[in-house]
Amino acid sequence: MIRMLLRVLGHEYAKPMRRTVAMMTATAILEGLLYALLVPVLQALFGSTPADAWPWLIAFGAGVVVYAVMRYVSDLSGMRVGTTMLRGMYHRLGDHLARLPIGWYTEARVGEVSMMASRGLLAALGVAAHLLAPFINALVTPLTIVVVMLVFNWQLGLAALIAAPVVALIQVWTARSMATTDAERHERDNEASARVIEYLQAQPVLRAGGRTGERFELLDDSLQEVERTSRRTVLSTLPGAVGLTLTVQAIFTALLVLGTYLALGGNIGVAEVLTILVLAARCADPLLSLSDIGGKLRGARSELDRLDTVLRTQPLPEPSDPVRPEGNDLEFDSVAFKHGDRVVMDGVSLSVPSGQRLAVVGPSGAGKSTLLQLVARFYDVDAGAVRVGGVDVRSIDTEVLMSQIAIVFQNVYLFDGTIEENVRLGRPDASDEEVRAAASAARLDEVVERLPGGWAADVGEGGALLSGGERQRVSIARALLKNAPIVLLDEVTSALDPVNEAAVHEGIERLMAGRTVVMVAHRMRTVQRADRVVFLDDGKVVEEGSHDELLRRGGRYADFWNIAMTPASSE
Ligand SMILES: Nc1ncnc2c1ncn2[C@@H]1O[C@H](COP(=O)(O)OP(=O)(O)OP(=O)(O)O)[C@@H](O)[C@H]1O
Repeated sequence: MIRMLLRVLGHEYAKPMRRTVAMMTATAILEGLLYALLVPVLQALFGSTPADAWPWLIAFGAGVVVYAVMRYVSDLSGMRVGTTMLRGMYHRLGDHLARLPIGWYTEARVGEVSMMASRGLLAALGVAAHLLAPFINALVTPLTIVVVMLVFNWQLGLAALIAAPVVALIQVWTARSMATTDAERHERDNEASARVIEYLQAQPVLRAGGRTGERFELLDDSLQEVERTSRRTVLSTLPGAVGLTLTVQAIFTALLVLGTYLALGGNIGVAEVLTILVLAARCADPLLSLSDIGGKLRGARSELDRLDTVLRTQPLPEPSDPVRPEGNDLEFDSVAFKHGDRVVMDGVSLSVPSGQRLAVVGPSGAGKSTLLQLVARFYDVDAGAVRVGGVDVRSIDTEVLMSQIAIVFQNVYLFDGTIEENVRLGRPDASDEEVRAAASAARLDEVVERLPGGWAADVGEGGALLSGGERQRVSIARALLKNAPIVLLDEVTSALDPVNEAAVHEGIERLMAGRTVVMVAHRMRTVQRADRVVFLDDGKVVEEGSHDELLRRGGRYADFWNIAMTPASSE
């Protein structure tokens, strides 16, 4: 467990962690030894000179004071290590997440990681701060007492020692049976959270379709499944807890019987038997608490396991000897790429000379968005190469590559802040004038005028106070401000009202001027403005040429527009 903690957190915590564990162990041994002082005290009290107990009682008192100080110091150290580790873990996770490829951030991943990070981090803190001391106590104090028993009377000590392997076996067995049910419970938890979010987010759709009841049943089923698996998890720990109680009781009874037998045989005095029983009783409490602490530790371990999986996800390798791109032309050279088993790019070769515009057209799922993502190195290709300025994107420093590219995607995320702050994300060191100029060029000033508070108005979490088209304009303004030589556009004008569409088009025209552009387009007006068009289907370039050429050819591209331009679907 500690090894796992250190792997997840980094080995710089090994030293303080070892120190804390050593301190906690010393405290637990002292606790055991203090109980051992009962032996001479009881012997003196039951002997011919009870006053002999005084020096032992004074030693006991002094021992208690030392113990109190050690306990305080070791608990404090546990808390300190816990909080330092928590801070360290936030940094480690943050640094790692910042290096993971953008393609890794699917919606499901983001939800899972945010849940795991908050829970996993607290679990790690909890281990050091709250669980470590009781765990060490529950193991070391009884062992110290058993050692004292062995010294005192080897037969009784040996009888008590038999408990150790049995307790260890029970712990291992409970851990195994809990691991399976715990994994299942975690999966059910995730599923239920997803269903709750789906149910809440899809309210407008569900109500419009009158399907609220049906989806609620699904949610209800999922919550019941969580309840069932939680019950199974609790039940899986029950045999361990009962087994532990029975073992402790059995050992206690065995000691009682053995002690009585030895006393009757005259091998040992009544005072000694009584002392042994008192010591054995003192072992029982910490041993019994093992099942509870063990359960909590195992829970923390599963959280850490999940965190470990994220931390072990490899970022895309950075070039050891980065090359700067020469120019802004783009090239796909026999590119193949898979999402899992699904082939998404299959031998794609194409090129976009510097300052030219390429439109990518094709049916849904053809791989158009993936093509853009490969230019920005959201993922690495499986075969072939994507080149920017004649250099493989894998040989370009990520920051340099990103500085060359401005991206405008369909889904725009705005942070809770002013429009100005959101536009500034395009180039944080831009002057106020530059930010305003980019905003005006993207026709954002119209939006600002409408907002109460103008430029200082907040756009709400995720840009909730703006319409889809208005958010697009912010995203175009960001790209304009960034002023990168390569622009990637993904269907930015679909589903916009005429006013927004005109504004967005105007912004896009300004953005594209003089730059190398790859745009995924579903509208003929946009495609007509491109220098070249590729028609993509099932990850392959099916046709390539200018818009007019391809229309004349009468192939897939021409068919595509014939269908798209029928009255029901025309623009
Ligand atoms: N993160 C992902 N994980 C697994 N498969 C994915 C992922 N992203 C895309 N795909 C799959 O890759 C294929 C190509 O997707 P892509 O988004 O590039 O298509 P597209 O042509 O842009 O489609 P659309 O026009 O509908 O947006 C699809 O079959 C899609 O299901």
